[in-house]
Amino acid sequence: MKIEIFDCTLREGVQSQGISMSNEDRLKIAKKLDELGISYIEAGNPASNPKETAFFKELKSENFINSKIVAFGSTRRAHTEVSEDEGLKNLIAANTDIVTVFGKSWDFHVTDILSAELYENLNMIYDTVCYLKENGKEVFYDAEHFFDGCKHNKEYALKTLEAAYFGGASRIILCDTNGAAFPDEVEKIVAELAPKYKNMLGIHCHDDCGMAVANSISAVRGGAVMIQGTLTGCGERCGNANLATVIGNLQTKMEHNVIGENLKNLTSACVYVSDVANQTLSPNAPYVGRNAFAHKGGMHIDAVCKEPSSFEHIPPETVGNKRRILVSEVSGKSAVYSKIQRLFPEIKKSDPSVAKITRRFKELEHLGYQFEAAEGSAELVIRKIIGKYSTVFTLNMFRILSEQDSSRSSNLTTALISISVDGKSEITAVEGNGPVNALDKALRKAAEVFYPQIKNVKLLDYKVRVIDSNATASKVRVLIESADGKERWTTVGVSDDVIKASWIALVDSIELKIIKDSEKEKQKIE
Ligand SMILES: CC(=O)SCCNC(=O)CCNC(=O)[C@H](O)C(C)(C)COP(=O)(O)OP(=O)(O)OC[C@H]1O[C@@H](n2cnc3c(N)ncnc32)[C@H](O)[C@@H]1OP(=O)(O)O
Ligand SMILES: CC(=O)C(=O)O
Repeated sequence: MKIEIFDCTLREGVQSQGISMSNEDRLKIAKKLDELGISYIEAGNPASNPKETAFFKELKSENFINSKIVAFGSTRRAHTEVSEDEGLKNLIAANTDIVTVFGKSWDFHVTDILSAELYENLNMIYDTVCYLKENGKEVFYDAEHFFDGCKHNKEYALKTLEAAYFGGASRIILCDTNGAAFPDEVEKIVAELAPKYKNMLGIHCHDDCGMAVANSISAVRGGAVMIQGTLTGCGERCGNANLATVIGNLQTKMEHNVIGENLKNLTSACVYVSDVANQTLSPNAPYVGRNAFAHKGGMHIDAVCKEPSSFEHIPPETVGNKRRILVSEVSGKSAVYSKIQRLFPEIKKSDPSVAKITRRFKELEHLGYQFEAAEGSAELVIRKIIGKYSTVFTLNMFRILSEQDSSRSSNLTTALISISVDGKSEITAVEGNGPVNALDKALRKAAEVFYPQIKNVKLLDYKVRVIDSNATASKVRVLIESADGKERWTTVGVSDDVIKASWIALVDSIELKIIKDSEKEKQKIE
């Protein structure tokens, strides 16, 4: 049977700290999950709040191609009639064909959290599943705290599953709610239950011990047919099983074809879902992170250039990711050469400039530069050594004037700058929002007089990092990301003065743009 992937981003994902989504964003994520080929989307808990109730109304007019929409809720409250239970009324009104209900498997939770008798909890599970079935729903049953329940009172935990089974649940999902189970334990219990609940078992794991993905995979080995989790791993506390990793593992290592050809869209789907959820996708995320196929050690790069499989478990394109070669102090000639070759294919590895550039990168990294994320500045270092660089302007002087009134209600900064090109000088004074902004604006305004194309360049991001902690005498590293509507590039500056470090990064940004534009112009003429 095909392994079913069940995504809980819109239900348990929003239980993560820092995630709250509008219904517009929820819909965007649901559509992306559908596009990716996810089997089930748990769209929310309609009993939780008016926003989630409204979302199910909005979903009625939406079409999904690959995914089925599921509403989530709990078993009826203790000592309440199913027909009177507010949660169940909301679940039915959500108007989905499938609902998931969770119930208690751990005896201590029944007595101490629900304050109910053990037999009453069994009735709550059975009554709820029967009632939802009578109301035309397919019911998935989430056995909350199942693995902890088994450790304390296995006989009772198994009875709770039977209550759901005899009530008519079509899937029984074993939940490691506290994230404390280990893979061997999960595989053993799932394998024990699989013959009885044939093609019915699912797994829902939390990552409190860093085992959520391993436990999910072990459950499949034991006979589970559904894996629940969230595409990017978000969820309560340490998160849920990361489905991107689960999917990557199932499809590239275990021959379970879960999303087929869509595997090549896995990385872009994760970036999209993280962006919409206003989260940063972990750079170290397996398969889909920015670093998943980034090579930094000189010897690794040498080997990857000779044969990618030497340090890559799969070709990055399989999951829509990219290989990155990072230039740094731990680079050797191969790393530097691979960077040079992409920019200037005419340079041979034996060219003396390759060793010279390698040495220069190491010297600069020793001074606090980092070129991994500053590929624009790295290109300029290469250009300067191979003779593909010429000064585009000369700085005569700059001055920053900062004024603050006694009430501190206004903070006015002005940058005054003078540059010359081919003997002609330009002086400008510009006000800005702080010294770096003023300097950036003043430099662009002055440079624009000679190079009008600078008008299109925008500063997208500015980051400062203190690189040694010698209090006020620390050095700082400034990273600037620029764009011109077509391309983006990042440059770096280092100094013990933040303005100077920013200046170095700003100048690199503008010089690179002008040098590359003028080369393109020359090529057009030729
Ligand atoms: C393991 C999981 O992730 S389960 C899902 C957890 N998700 C969430 O809690 C997010 C959505 N939750 C909510 O919006 C709210 O908690 C609501 C609307 C569902 C309930 O709110 P309230 O009625 O105010 O109850 P509150 O959240 O304070 O307490 C939970 C109640 O549910 C009961 N309960 C907990 N689990 C179950 C269950 N499986 N079956 C029946 N009742 C349950 C508790 O005993 C408690 O009832 P009590 O106050 O009578 O003791
Ligand atoms: C149901 C659920 O989310 C859990 O047990 O973790």
